[in-house]
Amino acid sequence: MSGLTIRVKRGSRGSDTLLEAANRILRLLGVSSTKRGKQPSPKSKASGKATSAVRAPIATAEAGIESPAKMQARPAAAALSPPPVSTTIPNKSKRTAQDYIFGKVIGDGCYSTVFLAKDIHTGKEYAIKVCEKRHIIKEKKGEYIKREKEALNMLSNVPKGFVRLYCTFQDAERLYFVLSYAKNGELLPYINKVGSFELDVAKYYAAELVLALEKMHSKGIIHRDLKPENILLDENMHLQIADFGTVKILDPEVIRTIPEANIEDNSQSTERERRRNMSFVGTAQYVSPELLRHREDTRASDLWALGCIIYQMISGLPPFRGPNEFLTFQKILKLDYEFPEGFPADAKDLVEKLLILDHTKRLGVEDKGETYESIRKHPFFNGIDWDTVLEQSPPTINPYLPGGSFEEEYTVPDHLEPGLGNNQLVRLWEFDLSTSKGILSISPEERRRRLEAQARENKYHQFVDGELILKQGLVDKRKGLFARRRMLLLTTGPRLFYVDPVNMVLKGEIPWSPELRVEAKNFRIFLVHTPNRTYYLEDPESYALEWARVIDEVRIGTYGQDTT
Ligand SMILES: Nc1ncnc2c1ncn2[C@@H]1O[C@H](COP(=O)(O)OP(=O)(O)OP(=O)(O)O)[C@@H](O)[C@H]1O
Repeated sequence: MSGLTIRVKRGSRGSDTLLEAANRILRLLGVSSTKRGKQPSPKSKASGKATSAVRAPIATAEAGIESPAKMQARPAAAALSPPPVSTTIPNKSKRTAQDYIFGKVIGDGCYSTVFLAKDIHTGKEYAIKVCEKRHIIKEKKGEYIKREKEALNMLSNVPKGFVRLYCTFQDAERLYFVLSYAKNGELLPYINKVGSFELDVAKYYAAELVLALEKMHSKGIIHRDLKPENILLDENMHLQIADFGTVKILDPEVIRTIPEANIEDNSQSTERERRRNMSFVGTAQYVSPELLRHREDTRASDLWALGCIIYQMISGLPPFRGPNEFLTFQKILKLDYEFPEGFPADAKDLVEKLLILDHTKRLGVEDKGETYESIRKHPFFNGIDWDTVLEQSPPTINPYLPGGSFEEEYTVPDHLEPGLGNNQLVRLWEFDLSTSKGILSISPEERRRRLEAQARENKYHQFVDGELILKQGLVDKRKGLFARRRMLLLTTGPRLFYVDPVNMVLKGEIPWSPELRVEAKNFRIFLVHTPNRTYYLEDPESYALEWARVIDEVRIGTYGQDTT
């Protein structure tokens, strides 16, 4: 049975509760029940049988539209075939799932699946967040959904900085949020891809984030779950904040004038509600100490998250990282974090002023107007024109390389002959790597002989799935500003393994594909570009050129000469 099917037992208490709760959600959302089409209500379908599966298809195949569940199983291209032409544009408030063609899944959350969808009347693309009512009821997330809708409505007239809610509707089983489609997805993969952002890039996105926070906070909205996964990028690479499921909405005056107070929501909450509100919100690595300690809702929690995100954009990793949530929380409460070498001074100063345990002392909290003047004026933002930043084209995302510009030229100094060195632990296993032919034309007997020798003599043989190692050497593998020493192993696969040489543990593999490219930046640094990530490697013995040459030869030997 599909996960999107509700089982309703006639006359059972459980089903009554389910239906009542579904109606509660309906009321919560303030969406009138649209009984368009032939969709049966759960009750009518359920009657007559002791147990019946009620399936409410959101649209019919005849109409050229399918349910999200079905579409999920199909390739996106097929799902997004040209929409049927319709001459009438229906009343926006009466929209149903049948007004959209559902395509690929573009995101998954705790209580929703987000689909790319096309409006069949206009051909415009949207992101439709689909929440299963049964799941929301079970997880008691009705209040979250209500607040998400409320916050998105409050922000719908803000032209930039947020995903925009166009409309909501529902059917028997699901709730639908029709949102603007942030074509370039989440910010996180961009940070992971390049390791860390060049300073101008980090500064630009931090400025866009500050502007968005100003808008949100001036309306009394505290996000409480800001993180690079909830910051999306539109088709022009401008930032859009998403996922308002954990927001707190307060009186805008209160939020501004008494930031240090333990602000209570002005709605009359019952004890049960209050206890439910006490449950942890947010994501471990970005949650503020006051939310952890006292569940205090202040805009300063979003400023704490801003500090964490700026730190992460520049260094590559969030400041508080533990092996589990509990230890991460401990680090947050003790303000236990440090800056890696190369973290620029102005950025460090700003992060230190945002990551302050006492939220009343955080930079920006004293600002009473609608703008965070003290943050805007911080030297980190020198050069940012706050009036035009949203109109500018965002800078291209390049990695931050401390101590040298990304475009730094390299030239071969006379005294340094790039090549092999014993002290670098480089061994080429007798291959002629001056031509790729040497690697590929090896006979089966020869391969066996060399593999046997490798198994006997090379302690890294255990990590390479029985493949022949072509080249190995110690490198510093960087993620942003954090470096770890690894033994890099290039095999005939071709594959690129990396091993922790101290604990002798295989740490991972750089995925090979025809798209893999290697680029030496200078004698020490070489980058391995893969579709999802650029691996930043530093050879302490300055044989980066050699690595680049060998990897490239293996690539050409395997996939052929680059014709692009
Ligand atoms: N408007 C949008 N455009 C593009 N992608 C989106 C959009 N909205 C959501 N997504 C994608 O779907 C994912 C899940 O969405 P969202 O965070 O709103 O769901 P959720 O159920 O509230 O998740 P969470 O578990 O974080 O609470 C996002 O992280 C993002 O990758």
